[in-house]
Amino acid sequence: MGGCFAGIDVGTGSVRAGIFDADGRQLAVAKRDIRMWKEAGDIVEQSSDDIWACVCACVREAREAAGLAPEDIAGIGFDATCSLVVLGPEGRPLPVGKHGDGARNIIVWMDHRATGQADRINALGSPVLDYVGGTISPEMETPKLLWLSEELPATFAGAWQFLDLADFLTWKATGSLARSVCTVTCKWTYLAHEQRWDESYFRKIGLGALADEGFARIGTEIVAAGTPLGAGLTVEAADELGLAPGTAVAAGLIDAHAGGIGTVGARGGSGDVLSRMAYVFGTSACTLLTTREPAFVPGVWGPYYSAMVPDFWLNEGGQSAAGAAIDRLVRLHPAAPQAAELARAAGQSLNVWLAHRAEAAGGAGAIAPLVGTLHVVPEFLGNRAPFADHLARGIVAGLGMDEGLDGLVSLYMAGLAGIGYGLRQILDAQAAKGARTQMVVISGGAGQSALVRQVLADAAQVDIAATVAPEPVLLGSAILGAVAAGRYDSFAGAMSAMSEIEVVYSPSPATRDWHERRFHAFERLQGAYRSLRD
Ligand SMILES: Nc1ncnc2c1ncn2[C@@H]1O[C@H](COP(=O)(O)OP(=O)(O)O)[C@@H](O)[C@H]1O
Ligand SMILES: O=C(CO)[C@H](O)[C@H](O)COP(=O)(O)O
Repeated sequence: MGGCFAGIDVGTGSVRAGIFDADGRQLAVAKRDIRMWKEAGDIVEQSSDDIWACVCACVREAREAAGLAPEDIAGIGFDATCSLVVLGPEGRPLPVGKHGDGARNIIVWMDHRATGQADRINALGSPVLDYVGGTISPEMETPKLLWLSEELPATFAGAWQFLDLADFLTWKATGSLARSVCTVTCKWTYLAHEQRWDESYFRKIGLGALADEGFARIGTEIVAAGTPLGAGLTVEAADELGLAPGTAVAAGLIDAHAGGIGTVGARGGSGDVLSRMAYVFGTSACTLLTTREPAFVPGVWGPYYSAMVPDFWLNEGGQSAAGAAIDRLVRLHPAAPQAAELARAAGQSLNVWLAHRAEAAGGAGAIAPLVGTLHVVPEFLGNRAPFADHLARGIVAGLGMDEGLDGLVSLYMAGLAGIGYGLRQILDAQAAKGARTQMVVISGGAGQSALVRQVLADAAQVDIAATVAPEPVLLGSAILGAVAAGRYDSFAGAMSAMSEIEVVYSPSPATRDWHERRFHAFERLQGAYRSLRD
């Protein structure tokens, strides 16, 4: 077997595959968009067959683009959004809605159909809630399973397996039903520090059936991320992926956590995994903070044992909509169609085009005149952390009559600043419980922009570092593959060999006071909406 590794990242909007050498150099990358069904009632669904087909196409394309033979790939890692895959007998997809469409067998993480179930679970209370920041989120899997059992009882009863998407992918690749400790601990209430499910929780909330079966449908073999699974790639999966049978396949990670593995242990820069926090800014935003001892931070998920860096604890926060919130925000503006046309002509996405236009107008240093009177609280899909408030909503204040492109850039910049203030609130909440961050290491699609990095550093008043790897989330998955293949004997070794800090964006003293005032205005707006609503 050769010396390269494949990382596969299944984000909300697309699948990406990257081929890396043992030093973490990205040799090739391929991307496919994922099908998504959205309906009223916060319904968001995907298809596991569609995602697997995208994975196969991307892996084949990336390996060929790298000019490698199948045998040159020694190990593969998968990461994916924490979406719920439902499989029936023989592993066939089962529909997750009354539509009965078998293609739609995934309840996507951002689907909030189980809000009522989450509220009821929270009202019942349970010691397991202490390990999800005190409040279960409708984005997690037990409220979604409860929804299925109540709204689609035949589907719930007839399902063969319920899997997090990353575990589905490793099952497809190897036939192993082992679950990654990352997925089940962060999203399914598995207590990794005690290596057990809490039966009483499942019985109390109305999912006693899963406990009666000994958790056979949600995971009985729970392994560390990076563990080589089964006998590696099956003949069938190898044929579909264009790789060699027996290639090592690692137990996977949630996509955000792969971003963490791709960044926090990078060589260079200051600090270590305990003083750096990963910030994955894609469709959503995820913060991942590693601690030696468990830190109980209300409203910040966790503490989770061994869910990202083995043998350490993890706190996870972020916002449900981040890149998606900026997308939503800018589409509200009358100049959005014109700007989208100009962006298309320039071969850029609208947000990338807006970032370039803002940079041309002075960038982060000119944020005060660029933003003008606008204030944005970009919580269109609730506040994931530190308020664990799924009823929070977006606020735009200070709107004038401006309908031109400059007004659109103002809105974009105000939205970015709002994302940064949300990050600051999470850092503050964690620090208040003793979990301090010296430096944030960024990844994700939106994290690739120099403007975004500087605005975040200024708004959150923290150093933002970026790694050499253009796609650290993909690299994180490839690191899993390298560990599974035995190229490195620990995550620590693999992270520092394959990832490196390239640049650090420090908060600018010039905009400090402006951001300070803006941050307090942000908090007042958030609070005002909460009190209006309540
Ligand atoms: N310069 C930018 N400014 C703001 N948002 C951006 C920028 N570049 C990309 N994004 C947003 O990031 C998200 C895509 O991030 P990515 O990590 O590729 O997605 P996924 O969640 O599918 O993994 C989209 O919502 C996109 O609009
Ligand atoms: O909940 C999450 C991690 O716990 C992620 O936000 C979710 O999986 C979506 O990720 P992305 O924004 O990268 O598509």
